[in-house]
Amino acid sequence: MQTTLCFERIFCVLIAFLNVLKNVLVVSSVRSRRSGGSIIASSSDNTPAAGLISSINNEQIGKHSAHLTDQLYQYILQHTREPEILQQLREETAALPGSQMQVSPDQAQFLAMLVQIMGAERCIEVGVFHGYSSLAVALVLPDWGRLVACERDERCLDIARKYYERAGVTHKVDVRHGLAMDSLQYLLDNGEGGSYDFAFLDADKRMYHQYYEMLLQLVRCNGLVVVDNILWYGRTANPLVADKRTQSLRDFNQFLLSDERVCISMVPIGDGMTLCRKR
Ligand SMILES: C[S@@+](CC[C@H](N)C(=O)[O-])C[C@H]1O[C@@H](n2cnc3c(N)ncnc32)[C@H](O)[C@@H]1O
Repeated sequence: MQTTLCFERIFCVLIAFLNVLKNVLVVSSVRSRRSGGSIIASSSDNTPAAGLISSINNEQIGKHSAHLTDQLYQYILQHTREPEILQQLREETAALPGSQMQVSPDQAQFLAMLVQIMGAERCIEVGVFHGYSSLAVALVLPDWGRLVACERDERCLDIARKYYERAGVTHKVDVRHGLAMDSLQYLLDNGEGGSYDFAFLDADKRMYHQYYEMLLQLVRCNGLVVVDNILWYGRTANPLVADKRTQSLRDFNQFLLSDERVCISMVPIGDGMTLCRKR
């Protein structure tokens, strides 16, 4: 009897171990599906110098939704337009640390589409890195539009500024070097609450809730706050993962679900984005 119980316990421990191993492998396989591409053709578009991404062949693009196979994602990339200047920035960044942090070309195209649909003129980005997503937005803003770009790392901003310059959008981008909380507070203190159309949140994950509260004050009614990485490579949905960043994103997702101030839509693009439209 005791031997049977002992075997049962060993069996249960083994199953639990295998489950943990499976989940770890799922998370790491999603992360390791690095895909990239090269432009093979230019096409005219309402966005500048758009091109098509031909193949997945390198480590330039770090993210896609967990439910997509590599084949499906390659197909999406092959049907994504990426302005040439963004391609250049992506290629330069690919050789540098942190390249997986920037949004993928399909996400950038999606952000630019949202900005265009909204006719947005005043935008904010929290977390610029080398400027890939901010440039995608700045490119489609009208000439008199303004994007407040918040980033704490001056070296990242050097690269971002170089590409704003090359793309001829420097006059549209108001770079704020420093902690994003301070930059957002400055805008609020400056009486700019309710005056922005669009905000993109993509900085330190554990601060998302605080940034969100400030961005929600800064956008107008019917303005949009887009939050990146809400799937966190599948970790937020995995109850076995409980590190602080994951838990913080999970709590934030749960909070958004019942935040009556906004209408929400969780979109499985890239590493997952939640669209929050201010009521
Ligand atoms: C995920 S990356 C942004 C990627 C960028 N949105 C893109 O797609 O190209 C996050 C960036 O947020 C910046 N960041 C993190 N914490 C910050 C803070 N407290 N204030 C300002 N920037 C911060 C990091 O330095 C990093 O460059």
